[in-house]
Amino acid sequence: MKILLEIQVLRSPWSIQTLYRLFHQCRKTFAPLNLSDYEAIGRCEQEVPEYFNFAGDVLDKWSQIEKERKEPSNPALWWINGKGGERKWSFEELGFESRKVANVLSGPCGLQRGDRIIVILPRIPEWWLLNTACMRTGVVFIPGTTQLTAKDICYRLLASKAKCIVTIDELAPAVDSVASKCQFLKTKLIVSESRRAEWLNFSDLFKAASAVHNCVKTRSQDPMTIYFTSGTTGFPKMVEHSYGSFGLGFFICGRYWMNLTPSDIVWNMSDTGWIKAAIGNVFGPWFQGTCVFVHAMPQFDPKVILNSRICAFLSSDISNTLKHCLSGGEPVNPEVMEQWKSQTGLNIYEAYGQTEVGMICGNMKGMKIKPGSLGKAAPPYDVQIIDEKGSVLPPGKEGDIAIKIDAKRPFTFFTRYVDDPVKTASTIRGNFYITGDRGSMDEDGYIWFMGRSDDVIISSGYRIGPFEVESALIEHPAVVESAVVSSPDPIRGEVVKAFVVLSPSLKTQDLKKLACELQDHVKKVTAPYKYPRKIEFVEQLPKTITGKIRRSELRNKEWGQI
Ligand SMILES: Nc1ncnc2c1ncn2[C@@H]1O[C@H](COP(=O)(O)OP(=O)(O)OP(=O)(O)O)[C@@H](O)[C@H]1O
Repeated sequence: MKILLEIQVLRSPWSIQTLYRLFHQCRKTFAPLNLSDYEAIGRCEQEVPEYFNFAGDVLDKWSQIEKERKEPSNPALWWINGKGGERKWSFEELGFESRKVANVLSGPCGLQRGDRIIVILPRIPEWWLLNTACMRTGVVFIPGTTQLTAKDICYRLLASKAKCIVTIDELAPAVDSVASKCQFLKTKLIVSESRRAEWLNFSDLFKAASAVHNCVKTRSQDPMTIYFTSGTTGFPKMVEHSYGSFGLGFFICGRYWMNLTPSDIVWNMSDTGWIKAAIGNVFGPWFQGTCVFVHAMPQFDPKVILNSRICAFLSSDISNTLKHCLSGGEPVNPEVMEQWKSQTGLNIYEAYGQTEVGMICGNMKGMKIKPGSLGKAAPPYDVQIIDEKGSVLPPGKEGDIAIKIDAKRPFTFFTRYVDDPVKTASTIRGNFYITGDRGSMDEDGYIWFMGRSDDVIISSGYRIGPFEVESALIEHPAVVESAVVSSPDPIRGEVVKAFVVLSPSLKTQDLKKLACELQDHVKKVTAPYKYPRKIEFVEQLPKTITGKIRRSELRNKEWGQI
């Protein structure tokens, strides 16, 4: 079964008294940070400032607060490698080191404000230093996952016109194999103990660099970062975000969805290449002065997580350690939610969002959770369900999940799809931004996900969302996971087909009998017209490198469109 939990907030090891003292101290020290202003901006109740830079305006303020505090603070970054290696950075140390890296970028790497850099690094501290150094220099940060192949890297280098790439030993040969085709690439920087021909060495340059650097003054609309989407439905798109949309845009998320304070420790398990790393590893926690815990595990491994030093350090019992659990990016089936709750005693606070617009809706701390729903619209968004003409649909009606745009785009929106004005414009229908997902809203304002617009199945006139059928299937003990798509049918036009991964202990069963059993099971737990008329058992499902199921690939196969 796919583990959906991505971000956890862990209870601090400090005593209640210390937390209480810190809380009052922080209340006093919040003033210079203007947290209430940031909150008002985040809710679109106050104008976005003309100039904003997360490194200069937030990180450097926390560093100042740290200095003024008499008691030790939580570190800004706490990193372990799982092999006994451990390091902790205060906000001040982070500032010092990231200024050195800023000088590496603008010195030996020859990068100027507005230039683009691709950073393909695992969960190592250099990723955080480079991210911050880019803000300090105005260089546009483009992260990529270490699972990228030479072909993926080539696509990203060409599409982004990046002048510099940073990676590790394992990926350097892949970069070298495509570098000659990438005419914009000027500098290759390797994070490694050894030297490599034609590559600058990060540690050498870092040691030699000065720590004196003045953070550039950036306008809130200036481009700060480009994220490639997951590529679930086609080639990944280049989503450009600004200092305002990313830097300021995640305040509400960190405060109300992640429920963070300066005394918390957050552990975000998503890959450094995805927007969830920006939310959970940088902007969400650091806006609140929260410690980011990083375990450098190369791949998501639940056993490593449960045995991790942080769990052992804080408590031997995970259910006593965790305070708040979060998930986003893919739907959480009610069954998974129930199992998580029975093991940990905690709910999973799910959020729904996109690389383009960040968090669209979610379950904020304190809200009643309706398992299977995406929660309610997240400030500053007014989320509505609309029809094809752009009219708002009443509660319970299925339609397009959309965000209301009044006179101007919310500042939290992406600036554009780089080099694709047509695609950028295509996201707007009347007064709405179209997410490309289908769902409904109930009387209480909770939004229910049906599936991506392209994934909805229309069988004999019935509209069926894959999520509901998959949620029903996973309740059966034989099912580990499933993907539901449309399949051609001479009478009904299309029917529901489920690709099912079975639990290893049940693979030897009579599969025909099991298929009938699963069909009966779905008919019992959801409206019978949704049951999968076709079932195929498979060893695994096709997924993007973010772990999202590529239903489009299965659907195309069904319809002979490969
Ligand atoms: N909590 C959630 N429940 C269901 N689906 C979700 C949730 N969070 C995100 N998603 C899905 O992920 C999409 C956003 O993901 P992302 O920005 O990574 O790009 P992608 O749509 O997967 O990739 P591409 O646009 O390249 O096909 C949403 O539009 C939605 O379909």
